[in-house]
Amino acid sequence: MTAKRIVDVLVPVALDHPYSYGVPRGMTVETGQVVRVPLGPRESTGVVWGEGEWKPGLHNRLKDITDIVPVPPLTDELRGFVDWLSNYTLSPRGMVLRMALRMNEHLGPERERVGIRLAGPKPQRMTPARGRVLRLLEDGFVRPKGEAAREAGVSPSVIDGLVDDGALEAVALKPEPIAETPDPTYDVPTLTAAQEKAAGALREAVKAETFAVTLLDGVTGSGKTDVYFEAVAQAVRAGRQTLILMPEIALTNAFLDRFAARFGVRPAEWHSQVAPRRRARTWAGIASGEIPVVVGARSALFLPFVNPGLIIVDEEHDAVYKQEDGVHYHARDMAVVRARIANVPIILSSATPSVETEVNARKSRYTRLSLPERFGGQQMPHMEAIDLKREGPIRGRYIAPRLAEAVGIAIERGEQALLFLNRRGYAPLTLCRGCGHRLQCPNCDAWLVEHRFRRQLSCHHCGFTTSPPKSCPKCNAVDSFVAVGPGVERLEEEVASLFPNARAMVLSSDLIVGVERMQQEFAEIAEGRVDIVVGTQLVAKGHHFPKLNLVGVVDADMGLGQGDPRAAERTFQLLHQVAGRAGRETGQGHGFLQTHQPEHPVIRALLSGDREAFYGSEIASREKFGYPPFGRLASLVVTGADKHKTEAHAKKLVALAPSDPAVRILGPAEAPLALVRGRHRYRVLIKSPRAFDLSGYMRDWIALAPKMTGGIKREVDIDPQSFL
Ligand SMILES: Nc1ncnc2c1ncn2[C@@H]1O[C@H](COP(=O)(O)OP(=O)(O)OP(=O)(O)O)[C@@H](O)[C@H]1O
Ligand SMILES: [Zn+2]
Repeated sequence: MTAKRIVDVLVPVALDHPYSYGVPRGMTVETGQVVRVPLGPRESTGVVWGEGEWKPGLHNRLKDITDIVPVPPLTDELRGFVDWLSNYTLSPRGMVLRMALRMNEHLGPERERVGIRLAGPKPQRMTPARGRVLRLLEDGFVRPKGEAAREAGVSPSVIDGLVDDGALEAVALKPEPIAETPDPTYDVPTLTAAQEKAAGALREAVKAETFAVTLLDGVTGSGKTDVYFEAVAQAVRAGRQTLILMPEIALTNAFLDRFAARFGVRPAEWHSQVAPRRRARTWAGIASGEIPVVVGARSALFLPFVNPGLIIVDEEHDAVYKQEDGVHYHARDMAVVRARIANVPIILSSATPSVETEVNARKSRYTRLSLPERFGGQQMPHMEAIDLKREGPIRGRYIAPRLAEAVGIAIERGEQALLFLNRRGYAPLTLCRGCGHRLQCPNCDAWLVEHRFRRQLSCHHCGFTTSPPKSCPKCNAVDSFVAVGPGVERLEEEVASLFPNARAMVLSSDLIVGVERMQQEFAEIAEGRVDIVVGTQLVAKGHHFPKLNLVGVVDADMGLGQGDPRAAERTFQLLHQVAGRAGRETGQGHGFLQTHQPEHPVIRALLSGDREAFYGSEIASREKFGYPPFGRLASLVVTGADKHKTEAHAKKLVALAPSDPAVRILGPAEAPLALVRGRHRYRVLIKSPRAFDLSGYMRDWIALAPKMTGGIKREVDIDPQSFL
């Protein structure tokens, strides 16, 4: 009797190593096969990661694979990517695999859809509702039952009644396809000469079918999307799959429409808001190669493409691409890694590239394609500073007279204005007029933010909420609280008093229930049904609002100078993007920056539109201090409920660090956010030269680390983006 075949199966739990399982006789599995296996008391989905080895004693414990999940096996390329990412980020391999198996348990036969059509004679009993249904179906076409009910304005039971009476007949409908094949010739735009040049280079990159990174570097409103669509068209023609990563799912709806206008059909979507069953079908459709183009959030990076041909990262500089919990990874960087493993071209698109990408382009590691002008000859917005030290608003107000005047002129002309403030809620701080007591989160080192609209005070770090107290908990004074500083809700109040006749809309993620509502609000702005938009960064990115010509940044200093090595870059990118919403279609755009420090290099670069000045000085300072991309960074955060034990653990950890002259260890130090959700936080920052295996070093270190007792936790973050 031949020995039973043993395979290694990786399961999506916090483990690095696969488990051995037996293959029941008569079952054939290949590497990459998705299978069901017993795991402790449960059953789990897993993936065959390789051939297993028989070890003495194993057969006693060896369990068999229960079943094969009927989807195509994961390719070597995807498994290689999972291995690489786990190794680089020091995340358990099983947890990385979990991101590639996000179809979960929802694979299975399609739910049947019922269609109806006209069948027999009119029923004996007629009602107005029945009449509406029959008139709707007079054309003889089949319609999905739910849709017909909605269109006729009747309940589904009316339709059931008509089927029972023989006036209609029910037919089984095929499931709606997740995505049809885009037609590259559907509506080909006439590109400008500069656009055509860039598009041509991208087409060639796709035709070459090898790994290459291109930076599509175009000013806001230059038509980067139309240009990279030409690369998508080429991939579609070649029968290969395209992945488009976007930072914000709120943006995707407008994007999907735009895609449909170019290619005749919408692409598949992938993000957390897609319903489970649809996600499963999308996953399967990508694994089988039926789905040619998918647009998604960072999690789409782990989809099982069989025939990948192109990856695009839109707004590649966006900080949202960094995942900060669970597996810490940067989706843009990892997209480049996946493109390399898959040997396909990748396009990074931005008007304000990340410093890393900019350096790679300057060093010719990436090819740069420039679109220096806006489409349609539109000028870049004219930028002005409002020096809050000299011409600020009166106390308790936040819109300076000159900005208010500009807003007034804009709406008189029938144009729109956007007031940007990256702060949710009404006021960031509430204090007692009597004793100066500040309302603080009980779990975090943070003030409670007043949300007047919801009548709540809430903590933006842990989600703690409470209703506003009647009296001060410290001095018992009644009605003594004052709101300090502005949030978007307070700004809207000021807008309403300054412009009582204008139609204002405040857009902030916490005020919007659901993506659909948000998309509706964006559409209303685009259609010009709003005069003044007050918004957080939700409105800063990627939108095209034809009537918006004025952008006022209420607090341009907000992100600057908090000792965060990325503060300058982030502020530059965000404010440049916000200002880039102005003057995109007709007229001249204007941007106003309210600031206390008009001489700050970031503010100066924004005012003069001198991007090179910004990159020049930022790159020089990164080089000088050995910050990325000239050096590597990792961070270790130790958290625990007891402050002293947490600190002691962090100190012990640092004492155990392997000594290496290439590595500098800074800390432990109390984190800027010293307490979150009742846990004290200590930070260690690790710096190394660029040509150094910092992941390997961290792995060796962690192997020596003391046991985590007493609820202590530690997190390793390679290439950290946040230093709070
Ligand atoms: N060749 C073209 N023909 C017709 N319309 C175009 C063309 N190129 C760009 N446009 C239009 O110009 C507008 C701006 O283009 P797009 O949104 O792609 O700019 P962008 O470079 O992505 O800007 P941002 O970085 O600000 O998001 C869009 O409405 C787009 O449809
Ligand atoms: Zn809190």
